[in-house]
Amino acid sequence: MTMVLSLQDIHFIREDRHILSGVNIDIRQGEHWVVLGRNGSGKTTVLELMNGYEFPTRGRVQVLGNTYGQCDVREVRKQIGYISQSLYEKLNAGDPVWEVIATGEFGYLRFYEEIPQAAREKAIAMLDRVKLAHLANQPLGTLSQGERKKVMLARALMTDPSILIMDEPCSGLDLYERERLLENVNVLGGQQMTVVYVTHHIEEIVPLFTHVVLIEQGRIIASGAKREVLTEENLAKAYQVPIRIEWSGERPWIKVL
Ligand SMILES: Nc1ncnc2c1ncn2[C@@H]1O[C@H](COP(=O)(O)OP(=O)(O)OP(=O)(O)O)[C@@H](O)[C@H]1O
Repeated sequence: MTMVLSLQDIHFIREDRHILSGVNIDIRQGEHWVVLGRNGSGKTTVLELMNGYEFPTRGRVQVLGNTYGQCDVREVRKQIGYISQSLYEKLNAGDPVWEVIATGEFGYLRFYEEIPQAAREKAIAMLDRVKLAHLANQPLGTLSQGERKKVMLARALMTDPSILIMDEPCSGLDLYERERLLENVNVLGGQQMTVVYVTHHIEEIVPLFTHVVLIEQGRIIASGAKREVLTEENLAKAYQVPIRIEWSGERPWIKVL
């Protein structure tokens, strides 16, 4: 099977802190991965490395056959849709929503030149797809959490990416909006897009997901097929609380004992 994304023996050290140690993750075509772990375990750092916003102290990151450090990261990023608070914070809160979405087409964080008319029209069409056309001219920073999530999804889909990386996309969503977003993720993943998903909520691991990696203090403690990783033993170890899992179809539900 074709390799889509590969982190090889990654060490990430900042200010004398070993934030990731010896992390290996191989994601192949047809697989969809969830990254789990407690606050501060290193999940967002893993995603930032996948997007080339951070570079490892040691180790190698390969995305769609490109090795970071030996390729134009911005070109690779056009093939990755990224939804995260950390990316949101890199965007300009004062820019109108349509413009923020249009930047997704070019892998920019903001425009310093005139925006091509075609990109403008496409951005507005994407906004219409997530049913937020009425917000086109509103500044990004004024959106509600739910609107922000949908705008980030619209931005991520501008390039029709091969990979969709999502960092806690359901945080702040009500139950209805959460289930709708998860439905969208299920559909997008079914259409040849490889999904990588970070969450704190195990019930968000919808049937689409095939694999899970469990991180604790920057080290992988379990990785592989979903049912093999999501065991009561592994989760109790990662979260330090006794847990019962009940599977409903291919979706796990958690009870803390
Ligand atoms: N550039 C950096 N310099 C210093 N420390 C950093 C840097 N980037 C991340 N860290 C630290 O690394 C640790 C892991 O951060 P990360 O955001 O990856 O965790 P996380 O698992 O996503 O956490 P959460 O679930 O709370 O979002 C944190 O303690 C964070 O403070």
